Amino acid sequence: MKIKSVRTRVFEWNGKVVPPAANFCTNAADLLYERGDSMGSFRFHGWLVCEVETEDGSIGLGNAALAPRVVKAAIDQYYAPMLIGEDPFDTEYLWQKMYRKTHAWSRKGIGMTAISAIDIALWDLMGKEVGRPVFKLLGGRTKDKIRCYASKLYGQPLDALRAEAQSYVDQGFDAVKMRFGWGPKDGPAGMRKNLELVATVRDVIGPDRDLMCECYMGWTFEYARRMLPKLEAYDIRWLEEPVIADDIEGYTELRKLGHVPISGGEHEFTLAGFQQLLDRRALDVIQYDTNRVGGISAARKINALAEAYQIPVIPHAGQMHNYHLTMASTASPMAEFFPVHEVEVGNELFYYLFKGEPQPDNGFLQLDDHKPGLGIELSHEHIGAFDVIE
Ligand SMILES: O=C(O)C(=O)C[C@@H](O)CO
Ligand SMILES: [Mg+2]
Repeated sequence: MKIKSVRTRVFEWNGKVVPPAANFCTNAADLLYERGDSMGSFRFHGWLVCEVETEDGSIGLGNAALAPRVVKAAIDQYYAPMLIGEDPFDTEYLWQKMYRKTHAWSRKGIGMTAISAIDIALWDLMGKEVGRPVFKLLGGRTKDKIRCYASKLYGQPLDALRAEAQSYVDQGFDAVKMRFGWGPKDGPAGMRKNLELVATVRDVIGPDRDLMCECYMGWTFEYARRMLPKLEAYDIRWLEEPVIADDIEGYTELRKLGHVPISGGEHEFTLAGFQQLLDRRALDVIQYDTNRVGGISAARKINALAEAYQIPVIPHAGQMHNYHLTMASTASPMAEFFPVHEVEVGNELFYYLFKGEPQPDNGFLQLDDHKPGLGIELSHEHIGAFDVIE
């Protein structure tokens, strides 16, 4: 069986968007002097879909959300020609071929995101060819069902935050993730407002549910060091990406302080990247995203490394490419879940674009033992709300 074609399309949302509230979520651009839209690098209103087709007409579906138009160009110009005529089951060879032939620019960022989308498509294709779900190709079921946490709770007026947190409790979630709204530029008053957000959510969910807090790289080392002791009282499961992804030493030092566990990795790439993070004892929780890190071929190696280091892997974002790895690894105790709602930052766009994603039941997700591949397909329900770039 040989690969006949690689098709890429970008689906850009042109439908209704809910504007984010003020102090919605800190992010890496907050430190800049310039005004303008500091949320610009934060939105995911476009998605890349990559379809790898074999001579027998089978199609594997991959996807990526980072810089989709640029990733599309990278696939079309560089990676697609490398795949034509190859056997899709040679995933390791093909991954290394894509990685090594573009090594000068593909180790991180755009290139690795493109490789990820293709690799996910290859695994979907393999599953479809043998009639088994991807998690069965990765070692099989390691849990009855996947515990998941509700991930939203962006900054907003406290009564609205309270109501949203309560809705997750009512739906049966026993873990939630919230976002901070203020950072270094906002001084002690901002610190107090951040703590009010945490206190509100903790008050609603009580002491027996996990609470995670997201900085999205919007803090500095110094700011995080001051915040950590103040957060200790709220028994936080982890503080996420307190500093930019390149500040590995910052992660290590914050972790050493021992106030609150530190998580990260959604902006890191490949096995080599995670080896550095783990060697430097930078993380308490690993959060790669399969559609950035190098696809399923890279993510499963990171799972093995994490197992050796005994560090849990709780991938960034829900979504099927991550769920299959979580199901197949004892290193993964839980998954993230983005509640479905109107399009806001775009985390929720996956649901508008694909169908087949499992919905949580009392805080748990289930994968079907009999659905081949990833178990998702393009949805036509909302297709009119997308501009499609071929
Ligand atoms: O869910 C996360 O971990 C993210 O980083 C999502 C992003 O939208 C920031 O909240
Ligand atoms: Mg995050």
